[in-house]
Amino acid sequence: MTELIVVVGAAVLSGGRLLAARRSAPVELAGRWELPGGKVEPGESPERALVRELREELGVSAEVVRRVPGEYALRAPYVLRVWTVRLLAGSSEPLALQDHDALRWLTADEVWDVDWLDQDVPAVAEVARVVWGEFSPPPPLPVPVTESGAPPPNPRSSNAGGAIG
Ligand SMILES: Nc1nc2c([nH]c(=O)n2[C@H]2C[C@H](O)[C@@H](COP(=O)(O)OP(=O)(O)OP(=O)(O)O)O2)c(=O)[nH]1
Repeated sequence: MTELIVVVGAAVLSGGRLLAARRSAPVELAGRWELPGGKVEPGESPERALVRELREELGVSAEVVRRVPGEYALRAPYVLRVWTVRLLAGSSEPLALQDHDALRWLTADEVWDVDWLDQDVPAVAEVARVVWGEFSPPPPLPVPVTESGAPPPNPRSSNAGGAIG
């Protein structure tokens, strides 16, 4: 049996808003939004991995607050575990330095305005529940159009405007 590899995801919170990051690579993930983070290295704790990844990817100094319940299956052998995180006093503002080409701070009302990676949707729903104290399900996916064969527009694709980095 293959060992699971933990990918740590950060629900970075500031002023009641959640930071979303748009991936720039690899090509199959580029343009979709995720929680910043990455793979835990051998011998590293998940919390240290989170702080390291946030420094590398966003240039921020951060501290882990608490684990968000759940473990979310990614492409095998990876699983995503999520923690809430806050920026330390004196930290730089996040910048899309590595792996991302845009960042957005999302309010509770805006959380489904970005096109999250499919596998992140349940994790983000849990973050929304934990952070904003409400169940905030994503909008339903459209029924596929069969007549013309044209793919329907994705209601979660609304990346225009408000992006930083
Ligand atoms: N960081 C992060 N990765 C995610 C999320 N959802 C998701 O499917 N992934 C995938 C993308 C990648 O295949 C894998 C994490 O890889 P990564 O490229 O972010 O990790 P890393 O920074 O350690 O990268 P590397 O050293 O292997 O280049 O998990 C998410 O919300 N955050």
